[in-house]
Amino acid sequence: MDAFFQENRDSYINQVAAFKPSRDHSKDDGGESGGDTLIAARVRPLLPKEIEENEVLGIRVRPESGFADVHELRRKVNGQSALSSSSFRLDKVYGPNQTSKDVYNGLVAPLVPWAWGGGISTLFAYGQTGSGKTYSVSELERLAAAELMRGNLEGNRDVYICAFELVGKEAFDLLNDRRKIVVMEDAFGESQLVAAVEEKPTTAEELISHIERSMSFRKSAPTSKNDSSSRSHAVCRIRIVNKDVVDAPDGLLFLVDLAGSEVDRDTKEHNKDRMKETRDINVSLSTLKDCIRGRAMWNMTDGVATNKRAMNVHVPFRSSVLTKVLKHVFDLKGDRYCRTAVLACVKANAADAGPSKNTLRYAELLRVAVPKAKPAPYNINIPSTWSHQSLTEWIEKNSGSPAVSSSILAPTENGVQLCKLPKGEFVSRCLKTPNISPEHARAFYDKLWRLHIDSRTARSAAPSEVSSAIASEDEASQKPTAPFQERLQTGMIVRVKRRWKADSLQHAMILCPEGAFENDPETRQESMGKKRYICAQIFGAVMADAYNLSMESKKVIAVEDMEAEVSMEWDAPTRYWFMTI
Ligand SMILES: Nc1ncnc2c1ncn2[C@@H]1O[C@H](COP(=O)(O)OP(=O)(O)OP(=O)(O)O)[C@@H](O)[C@H]1O
Repeated sequence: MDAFFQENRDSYINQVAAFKPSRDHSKDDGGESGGDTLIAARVRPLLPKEIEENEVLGIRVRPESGFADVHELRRKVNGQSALSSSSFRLDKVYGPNQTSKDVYNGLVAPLVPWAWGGGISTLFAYGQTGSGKTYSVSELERLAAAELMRGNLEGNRDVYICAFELVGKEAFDLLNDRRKIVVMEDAFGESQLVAAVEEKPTTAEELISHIERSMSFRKSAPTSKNDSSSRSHAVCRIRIVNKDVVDAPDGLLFLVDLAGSEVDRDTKEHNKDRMKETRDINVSLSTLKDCIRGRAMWNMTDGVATNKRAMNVHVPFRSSVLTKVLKHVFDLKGDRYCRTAVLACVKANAADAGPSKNTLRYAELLRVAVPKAKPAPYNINIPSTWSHQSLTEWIEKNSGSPAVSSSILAPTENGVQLCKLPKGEFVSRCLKTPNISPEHARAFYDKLWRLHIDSRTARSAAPSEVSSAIASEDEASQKPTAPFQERLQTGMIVRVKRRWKADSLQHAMILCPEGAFENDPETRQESMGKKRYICAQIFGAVMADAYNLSMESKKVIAVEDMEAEVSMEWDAPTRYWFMTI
């Protein structure tokens, strides 16, 4: 704790206690996010060592409204102290007094039956090093394992587990002495973990013991924040095979403990390798952000590019090994719906308020609020427009003879919800109607899906220029482009051959051709023909992986000194630039 904080400690505590969120802010909740993607934060308690060091609480949560308030102590120009508070709205927030069981019940419990039914469920935990990711994930993994094996979930299933960690571009098997494994895409476009060991536990104890064994193999190196910090992303994949419906796709439950994100001041003592490692981690977290947001928007628009939100969907899952491994979760071409939960872990202490703000800001960016649009009008050919009532009628008329019982297949669901149901779960529900054979149930599933896909394709095809703007990575990378030197224009960011200063980045934004401000038209024409541009410097911002534009630092750069276009995008909420990977 610095001297300034020490001097103003009591005043800080009193101001935090007296903090009242502004009326406007408490109203501005950004709407609810989609039910398929839930974003939560967990504030861990102060540890005994932190209490001993007189640390104070700097984050408070308001669980009823989903807000976390972060309070920083600022020094005003006149030397006096002032409280600077920032509020972040998430789907759920858990305070220091809440247990892992609370987090499990609110965030993870719905993921388990979804994967059991044949769906894809993923939990990500991320945050600053030492913020409680590993602590939370390991407890949530145990609770999920117990639920999976308890025998309460319906149907016959085999459960398999594999666990691996990703360090930079390499993957290591955590159930096989950290032997190297290779992540490859097979001929069907599925991500395969070549040479990974998969265990087949039959009891909760066995499953938990595999999870614990895998954790003991995590690569760790000391950081200034946490002595046993994890420097890798750890992925535990539980695969659930449906023995009742043989051709049903396997359910998948991914539990991902992401490597700690570190801010600049934590990386001062790193050597070159550690700096690279940190950079790789930050890049993969940035890619993950784009993928989670893209997928959530896609789910919300049901994969149809009929509005502006869908136009901006970009899921660059091939840009990092982590998202490549999780291809099932992110690939827009896949036809399986996913449920995703993200747990942003933060420390409660005032000294770490800055990094905690970054973590919560990242979490807020992942939330995709449901648009307050009017529901689409009913159309008999578009299942996603069907209410529960119209769905019930459609099932009764279209499920063949004997008819599938609509109250068993879709007791509460509407059209959108039934289309999202994993195949295994759909078929299992159909089989509960007497005299329905597996072939009958499968044919009925295919009938609904054909209608759903046809309606999606028809709607996407209508506004063709809009749907083509949806960028699955494959399509984006196939676009023919002229050399960047022929496409130079204001606002383009380029990598230049020479650094601005010895320690700065090599990126600059093109502002205008040199001579654009000449009054004399002839002189202007002449100098603009020289292919030299006034450019502004781009420099690294405080937030990991974010960049700023410096209009104070400009210079003229010739085209031949520019190496390549750099794709960056402006992020309005944080007011920073981020690399588009
Ligand atoms: N909710 C909690 N209650 C009590 N102690 C906690 C809680 N969360 C974390 N801790 C403790 O805080 C310390 C750091 O937690 P943990 O190792 O899980 O951090 P981490 O975010 O995984 O760090 P890294 O990224 O560096 O691995 C550990 O001693 C852990 O036991």
